[in-house]
Amino acid sequence: MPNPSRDALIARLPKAELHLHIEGSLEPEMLFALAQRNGVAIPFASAEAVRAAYDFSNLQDFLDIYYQGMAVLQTEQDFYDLTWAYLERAAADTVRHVEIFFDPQGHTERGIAFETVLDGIERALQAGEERLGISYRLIICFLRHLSEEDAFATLAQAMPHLARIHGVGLDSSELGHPPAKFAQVFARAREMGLHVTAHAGEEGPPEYVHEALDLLQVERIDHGNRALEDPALVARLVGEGMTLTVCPLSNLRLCVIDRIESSPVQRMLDLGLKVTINADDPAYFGGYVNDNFRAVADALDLSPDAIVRLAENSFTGSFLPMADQIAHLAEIAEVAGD
Ligand SMILES: Nc1ncnc2[nH]cnc12
Ligand SMILES: [Zn+2]
Repeated sequence: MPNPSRDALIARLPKAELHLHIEGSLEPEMLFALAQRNGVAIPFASAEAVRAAYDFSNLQDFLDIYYQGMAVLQTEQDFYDLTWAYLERAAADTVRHVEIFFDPQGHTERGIAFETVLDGIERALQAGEERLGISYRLIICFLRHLSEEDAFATLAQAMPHLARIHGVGLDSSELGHPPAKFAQVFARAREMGLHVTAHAGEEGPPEYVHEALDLLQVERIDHGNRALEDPALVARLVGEGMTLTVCPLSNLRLCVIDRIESSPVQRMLDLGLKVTINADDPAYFGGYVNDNFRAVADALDLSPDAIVRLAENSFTGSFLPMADQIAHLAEIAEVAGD
């Protein structure tokens, strides 16, 4: 049930967003505007018609449309505009820190230079730090439906820019593309000093979460829903203090859960898992981070303590240095105590 004082707490609490695909923040209006600006034909008559097409029955359904949508992103300015629009929206949700994913292969395979993408996103992130006070980390994701060789080629493209890229992730079609397929390239990324995270247990079985831990040696699990099917795995995740970046509205729209009341957030908290709330692809799934907080809070009747815990986890699960994490926790305590 909606609860105004809980909504006010969500609105005020400082938070970090750890699971956000910047290409997934491409709102239909901007998709239309960029299609016109760049002379790209799209098979929709209006932004409303685009929204109406966002009716997915699984992850692949969504990905097919998501990769099509990317075609309108062509210039450095396009990537800047996309990222800036997200940051303004995040600031309105009292987001203080973002760790965003981008999919280089979704662009380089269309003939867009890696640097065009990186320069535009990073210029907006720097402006966001200066003008909105939002700190950031940038994570390149390997598309798991492509080969490990392709991932190595992407890592090579990132190599001259290592001071600007903080981590690697793994996304796209999960079933049939287990983490094991990318063990070598993740080992290389770790040797290069990059942080590592991977989507696992969104549609894939608990075994994929085990593989992400054992073979990729990830620092976070993106989603992790299906880990709950394996009590020994849950115990391991709790023991290791592993952060799970859960995305409630994404789960709903991709039919990972049948209704929002089935979100695993409260169950995960009760089990002692370090769960965080994130938007994933907000333009496609109907909400930004505070919408995700409100949706689960209303459906599961989350307590104020649970909401504060979720905000705390977003900082302690981030790649920020400990001193910065502690400063953010102090700010949360101040806001929660008001
Ligand atoms: N939820 C998701 N799962 C896998 N790959 C993605 N790419 C963008 N969003 C994704
Ligand atoms: Zn994701």
